[in-house]
Amino acid sequence: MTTEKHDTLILASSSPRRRELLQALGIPFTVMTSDVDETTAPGLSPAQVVEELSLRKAREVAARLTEGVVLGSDTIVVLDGHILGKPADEADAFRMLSMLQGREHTVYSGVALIDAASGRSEVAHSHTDVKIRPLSEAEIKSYIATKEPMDKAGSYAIQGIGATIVEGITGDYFTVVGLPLCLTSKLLARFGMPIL
Ligand SMILES: Cc1cn([C@H]2C[C@H](O)[C@@H](COP(=O)(O)OP(=O)(O)OP(=O)(O)O)O2)c(=O)[nH]c1=O
Repeated sequence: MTTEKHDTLILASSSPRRRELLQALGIPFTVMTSDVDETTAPGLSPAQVVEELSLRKAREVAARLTEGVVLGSDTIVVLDGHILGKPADEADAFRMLSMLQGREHTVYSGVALIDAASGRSEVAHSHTDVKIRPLSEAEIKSYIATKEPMDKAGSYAIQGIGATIVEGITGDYFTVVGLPLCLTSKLLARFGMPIL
């Protein structure tokens, strides 16, 4: 009888979206929440920001483990070079949606994997352009009243009611929702966990 050793995958995230997306790949994993400071040094590019924060989240969880592969991820919305994270409150959500309406912006998502035993890490990112249709003040307020925007980067959720304000995207849909699945599968394969 041969014994196979299976690596354990750990998702370092409190995001229910990331959990659902990773479940779609059909591989077993456990969830451990990371609690990191999400401020970054000024002057970093959006790609550098999501890669650094993805690594930070994965590292924080990996430091508590002796084995397993830890996955961290981060998503930001970028408009005119300005980074929009999750809204602080409803006024902040209103400010963000007023900026985004009628325009195209770019969503960046990073993915980092760390092997807790060896410390080996890899990080990458992807980005997708999203066009939001013009919105009246009343429509923005009505959307905020649904509460959906409150824990989402840029204050909208393309996978929810926010689908009704997205005119179109160029790039990977899953990058917008919060976990680029194609990119994630490529990284997992490099850590001995191929999906296909
Ligand atoms: C733009 C957009 C973002 N989002 C979400 C994905 C992320 O959960 C969130 C961005 O915040 P993040 O800081 O990337 O993630 P999080 O705080 O929710 O979870 P954790 O750090 O524990 O992994 O915005 C959507 O769900 N739909 C969208 O259309």
